[in-house]
Amino acid sequence: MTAVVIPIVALDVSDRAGAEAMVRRLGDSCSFYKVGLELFAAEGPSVVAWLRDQGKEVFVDLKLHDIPNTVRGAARSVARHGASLLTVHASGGREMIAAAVDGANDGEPGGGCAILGVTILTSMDASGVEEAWGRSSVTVEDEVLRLAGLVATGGGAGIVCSGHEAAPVRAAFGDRLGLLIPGIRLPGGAAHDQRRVMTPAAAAAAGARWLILGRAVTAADDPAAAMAAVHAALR
Ligand SMILES: O=C(O)c1cc(=O)[nH]c(=O)n1[C@@H]1O[C@H](COP(=O)(O)O)[C@@H](O)[C@H]1O
Repeated sequence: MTAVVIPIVALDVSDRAGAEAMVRRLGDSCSFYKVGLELFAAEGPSVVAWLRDQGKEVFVDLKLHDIPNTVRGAARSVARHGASLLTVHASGGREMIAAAVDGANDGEPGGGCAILGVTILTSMDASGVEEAWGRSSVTVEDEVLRLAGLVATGGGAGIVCSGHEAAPVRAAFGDRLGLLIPGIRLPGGAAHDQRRVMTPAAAAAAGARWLILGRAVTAADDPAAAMAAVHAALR
């Protein structure tokens, strides 16, 4: 039997009205939402407060990457807004990850904001990694494992990676790192701009703790029905 996997719907919309409409459509079928760069840049922390008022958990996906002092302060601020999860780029380094963890623990309420390190974006394949990072001699899996090691030693709670790297990361790190898997598609769904995609059931079997549901749910004709299909696949 697979462990409990938590689906998180990405509110990749341009304003609060769009976010509220999606939350209303999904009702009780979703209790955890992601506020990413687009919505946070448009509405700021008020949208996080609104989601908390609706009784929802919130993942603030800002993918921070700056000097440790700046990231510490940003993580502290995000934690104070009541986020449960926050991302930083693992490539910012161990010291930066540790600063994010430190800042998130200073926050109120509860200090309950976990730091996740983004490894290799699911929109990249091996040739994209080679072009951007200049590392032709390693595989995506090797890079993900190396960056996961930085997150673990920096005290992060988990990593973001594609479902394709989930099993090797689980084998190397066990329960030490929780795995958040984006690039999720229902069987037969369009990949869009993603390169490394997986179905909910396969990602769960590979060891995911959280799944990010973006367009597979939010762009569906019936988002609630798509969400029901996700829940069915995870049962
Ligand atoms: O950190 C993320 O959430 C993330 C990391 C990653 O490597 N790839 C990735 O797609 N995401 C996010 O996951 C969501 C994917 O959206 P869809 O492609 O519509 O499922 C977006 O909100 C992305 O920002």
